[in-house]
Amino acid sequence: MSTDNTAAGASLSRDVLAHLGDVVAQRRAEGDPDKSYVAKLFAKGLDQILKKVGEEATEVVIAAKDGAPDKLVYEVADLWFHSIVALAALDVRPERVLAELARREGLSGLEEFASRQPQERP
Ligand SMILES: N=c1c2ncn([C@@H]3O[C@H](COP(=O)(O)OP(=O)(O)OP(=O)(O)O)[C@@H](O)[C@H]3O)c2ncn1[C@@H]1O[C@H](COP(=O)(O)O)[C@@H](O)[C@H]1O
Repeated sequence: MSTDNTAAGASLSRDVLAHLGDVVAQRRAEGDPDKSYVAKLFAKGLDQILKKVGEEATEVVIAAKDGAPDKLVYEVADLWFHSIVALAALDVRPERVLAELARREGLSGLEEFASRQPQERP
């Protein structure tokens, strides 16, 4: 991919995420649970939102184990979407996750793990 395409892709990702973040925040603030899936999820509460995140994560695993790329993309989209709803429940914008990934760019996961204090390691 050229530098231009990479930049355009990054900008598209930011736009899509930011727009979805706006829509989810709007539904949380004033959505009608009878007309909006997101408002309905918020009306059910945090435990139900987190249950959906867990279910979608399981579906991602199943799609990958089945070797089904199209299904995997679909399920990852469901997981990302429900994760964005979980972030919103704690007043966190999805752009913060992008910023965290950007911060990690070029930082080897192995080096980062080695630099953590033992008590910070999972
Ligand atoms: N990206 C999504 C999105 N991805 C998945 N889903 C919904 O998430 C649900 C996935 O749950 P399941 O597959 O488990 O289906 P289900 O059995 O109906 O769900 P449950 O009854 O078990 O909760 C489905 O109802 C999907 O339609 C989404 N719903 C909404 N969005 C975005 O959120 C925006 C606002 O949506 P509304 O609040 O519905 O207007 C939309 O414009 C989209 O941009």
